[in-house]
Amino acid sequence: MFITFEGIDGAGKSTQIRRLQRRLEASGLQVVCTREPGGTIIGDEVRRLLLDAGSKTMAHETEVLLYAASRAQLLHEVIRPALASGQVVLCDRYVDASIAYQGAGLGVGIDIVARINAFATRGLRPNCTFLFDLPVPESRQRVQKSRGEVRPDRIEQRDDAYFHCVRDAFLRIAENEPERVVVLDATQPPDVLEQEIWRQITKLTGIS
Ligand SMILES: Nc1ncnc2c1ncn2[C@@H]1O[C@H](COP(=O)(O)OP(=O)(O)OP(=O)(O)O)[C@@H](O)[C@H]1O
Ligand SMILES: Cc1cn([C@H]2C[C@H](O)[C@@H](COP(=O)(O)O)O2)c(=O)[nH]c1=O
Repeated sequence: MFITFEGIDGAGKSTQIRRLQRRLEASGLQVVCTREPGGTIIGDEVRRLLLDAGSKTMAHETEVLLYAASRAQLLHEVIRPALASGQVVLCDRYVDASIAYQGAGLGVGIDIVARINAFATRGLRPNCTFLFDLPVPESRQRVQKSRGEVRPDRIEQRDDAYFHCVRDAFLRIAENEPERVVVLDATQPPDVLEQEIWRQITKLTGIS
């Protein structure tokens, strides 16, 4: 079982991943939680390059390829081995993020980003994706609150129009793949979201 969590920054993905991990483990399942970009030594190096506010001159093509490279390494070292040994994988962001942030947000193009990622992932797709849908102003407030004094990373520095475009792209993915993507209203309280996610997971897996 490979489950991914998507949405614009600060939408509440990590909070719910932690909660779902606890519930799944309490049901006797082995769970691996990971995130993108990162999750491996190589991926963490790539993450630093991608998010460093100083990497201002990064070409859009480079950005697409670096996210895909981190993803390929994560699949190789973490995700595929975990799935092969029967563990549940919970991943904070995956291919949909590249489609939304780079394909749509940067205007690189959905088809080319999808093709690059089909290569990077060898076509591995999640069984289920939770899309945390949050309006951009709420996202900004949450990110600012959780960052405190730390200055925004290279992606967070982009303007509101960019994040509106990313949010819309996520919603279009969900519209096109309703059998995979569950859209959650991320303005709801954490306990409500946890219940909804658990309801979906029990439906999908048959565990109770
Ligand atoms: N349902 C919620 N309602 C209000 N605040 C929330 C909710 N879920 C999480 N938060 C708060 O919003 C902030 C961001 O949450 P979290 O780190 O879980 O989001 P994220 O989607 O993983 O963020 P990022 O994309 O930046 O990694 C945190 O301060 C968290 O406490
Ligand atoms: C996987 C992926 C991520 N991004 C962006 C989304 C966020 O702004 C950062 C990751 O930071 P987080 O705190 O771990 O959420 O990277 C992206 O633009 N494209 C991607 O494929």
